[in-house]
Amino acid sequence: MEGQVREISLILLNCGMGGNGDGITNAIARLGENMAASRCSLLDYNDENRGFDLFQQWCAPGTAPLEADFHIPAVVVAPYHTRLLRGEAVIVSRDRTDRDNIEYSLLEAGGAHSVLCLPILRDGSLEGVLILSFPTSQPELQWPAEIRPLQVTADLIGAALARKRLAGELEHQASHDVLTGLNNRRKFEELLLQEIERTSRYQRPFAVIMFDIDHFKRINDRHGHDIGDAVLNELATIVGEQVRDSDIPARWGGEEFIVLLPETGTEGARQAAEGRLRRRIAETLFTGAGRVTISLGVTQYQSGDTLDSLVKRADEALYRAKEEGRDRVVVG
Ligand SMILES: Nc1nc2c(ncn2[C@@H]2O[C@H](COP(=O)(O)OP(=O)(O)OP(=O)(O)O)[C@@H](O)[C@H]2O)c(=O)[nH]1
Repeated sequence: MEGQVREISLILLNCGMGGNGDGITNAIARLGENMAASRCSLLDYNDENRGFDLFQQWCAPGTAPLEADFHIPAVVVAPYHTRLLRGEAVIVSRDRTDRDNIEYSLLEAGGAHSVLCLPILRDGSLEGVLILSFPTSQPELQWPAEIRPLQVTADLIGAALARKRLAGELEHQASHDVLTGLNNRRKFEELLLQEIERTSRYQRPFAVIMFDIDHFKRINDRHGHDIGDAVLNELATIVGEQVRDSDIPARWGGEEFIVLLPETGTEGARQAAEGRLRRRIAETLFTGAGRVTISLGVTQYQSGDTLDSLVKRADEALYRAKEEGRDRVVVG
């Protein structure tokens, strides 16, 4: 058991400060194998749906994995909540748990005969549970000789999970615009470069739409900066809803936005710009600002384009849309 703690510590330390998913997956696998479990699953508390969502799992050969959206409502764990909060491990077994008991679903969901639940605590609250499932009745583990190292292992996995979550939040902050939640320019450029590389290799078309709110300065001047911000935010939401899941919208800067449309040629992009963006925005009554229009420049990737040449062509088309009277789409 002591050896197991050392081994899993090393796996998690070697996976770096980001606590990447592979380190956690390996640690869970090793724990499951060492304990001769059929499954070892790590569940993460989700405040929004008041329960624990599956984060990672390891299954022994022949054991079917849990569905990716596997979820345990908090109420199922409620009978053990106090004990788990004290840092105690809990065993639920078919031998001792009545079908009427709510926690029986813990066994049913995992198709297990018994499960050992280890709490993952952070700042005094239950952040997650590590569940080892066994196909047979499990002899009582000896406290503290056997449970204690298991709990240390769960703590180590919990710390890696917290690091991973923090790294994810930092990555999100670095790549998204705070006001609109869209990709920021830095992230968009990274994705655009990837798309250029993919297109050069596979000769697949893609297009970009660059657009800008018309007379946005007037909106700020008339209604104030807060309403200006609200317009940007509402517009970003519409854009996010209107484009395809595979399209990538971003805030290019100020009141300028850009959308990357993979697998789309000029005509498809022009139609999307006209129907999904220009017309849809023109029909919207924005809170506090009323009607708002946008001007759009559309262009398709051409062989030999660089990021700069492509964006420049979209920007020039947008400029022409402004010159020609705004509230329109121009193809460049
Ligand atoms: N509220 C708000 N305003 C912003 C933000 N970023 C840029 N702006 C404003 O957007 C305005 C852009 O003005 P201009 O570049 O003159 O363009 P415009 O008024 O939209 O005119 P046209 O583009 O020619 O139709 C400026 O007043 C900026 O201060 C932001 O994050 N929030």
